[in-house]
Parts: sequence; structure tokens; C-alpha cells
Amino acid sequence: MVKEENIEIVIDQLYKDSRLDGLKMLKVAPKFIFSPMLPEDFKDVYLSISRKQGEDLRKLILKKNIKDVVEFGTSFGISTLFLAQGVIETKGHIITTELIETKAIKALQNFEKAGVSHIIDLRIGDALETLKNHQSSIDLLLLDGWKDLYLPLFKMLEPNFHKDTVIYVDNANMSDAQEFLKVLKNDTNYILQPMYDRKVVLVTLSQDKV
Ligand SMILES: C[S@@+](CC[C@H](N)C(=O)[O-])C[C@H]1O[C@@H](n2cnc3c(N)ncnc32)[C@H](O)[C@@H]1O
Repeated sequence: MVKEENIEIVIDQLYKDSRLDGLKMLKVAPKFIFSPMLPEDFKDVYLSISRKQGEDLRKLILKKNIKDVVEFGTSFGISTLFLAQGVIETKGHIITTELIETKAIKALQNFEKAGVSHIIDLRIGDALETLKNHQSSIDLLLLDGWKDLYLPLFKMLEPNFHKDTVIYVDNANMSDAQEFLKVLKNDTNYILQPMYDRKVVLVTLSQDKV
């Protein structure tokens, strides 16, 4: 049986460890004057969602009885653990994917410590490959990886959406997410709802179109 307190302990520990994120980012920042930010530049950085976002995601899962979750961008697993808190109660399941192997291995250890490995399928590699040919329907898609992949991933997984699917777009206020959001804004099939001062956009399907 999953012990809620074990998940909380692991989440607390990970947030403590992530306090050094700011410092680590400062160290690599000069590099980005000349070259684009790559996932491997952030191999030691959590880049996680906030605790408030995590707690609200859990509530969203319960409110909408979400069972099938797909996450792009596991990092060390903070967001996945919040998702797990929700789907434990709805008896659901999470597929999450991470490009950087060392991060994924740490995330797997964190899921083990929290006692939630049995409900999480972590796929190591490029999300466009690891989520290819996805067969089952998706209740919640969490986009929290590199922004240039948001649109191709969204298009690839769109056939798996249903009328109540929720797409949670994190870091929606970043410049490289704007092209993706523009496409969705112009698509009458979707409704966009900004949250947390536009850091997040929640996308749902227009009910008159489904
Ligand atoms: C913002 S972080 C995710 C944070 C995590 N969701 C959390 O809240 O704890 C984004 C992650 O996406 C990963 N990533 C970037 N490009 C990817 C790709 N093509 N496929 C899978 N993961 C990728 C990065 O390595 C990074 O760890």
C-alpha cells in the first residue's frame, strides 16, 4: 500500500535539493549568449514546477477523475510525484519521459523511495520517440520539457485526446512557447485558460466541437 507520507518526504527532500537551482543556472548562463540552451546544460538542475502548481495538479486530477496521464519532461520527478498523489486516488497511471539518462535514473530512485514506481512508466529518451505510436486515450497531458517540442508532441498525441482531455502547458510565458500557443489560439477546437500569471496555460477542448 502506498503511504502518502513517504511521497511527501521525498517531495520535501527534492525541493530542498532544488534550492541550488538558481546558482547552477547562473553558472551556465554565460554560455547561452552564444549558443542555445540544451537539455544537457541542465543535467543537474531541477527546473521543477512550484509546490502550489503540484498541489493544484493533484486537485485537478481528483476533480476530473483523471486516470491516464502523460508527462513530457520528468527531470528528477517532482511534478511526477504530485501527479502520482492524484492518480493513486483515481487508480490511474502515469507515463513520463526524460531525455537525460542520469536525471531519469535519479527520478526512478525517487519513485522507488516514495513507493509509487508501480504506477509510473518512465521512458528514457527523446519524447518524440518514447511517446510515438501512443495507443491509449490521454486524460491529462503535462507539457514541461523543451518548448520547441510542444507543437510536434501535441500534434502527435492529438489523436489520443477525448472531449475531457486537459493539456497543461507549463512555462507558457517563455518566448519559445509563443508559436505553439498561437497555433492553439487560432484553432477553434481548443479553449485556452492562462493561470499563475500566465506561467501556465490550461487547454481544454471546445465542447461544441466534440
Ligand atoms: C522543466 S524540466 C521538467 C521539470 C519537471 N516536470 C518537474 O516539475 O519536476 C524539463 C525537462 O525536460 C527534459 N527534456 C528536454 N527535451 C526533452 C526531450 N526531447 N525528450 C524528453 N525530455 C526532454 C529536460 O532534460 C528537463 O529535465
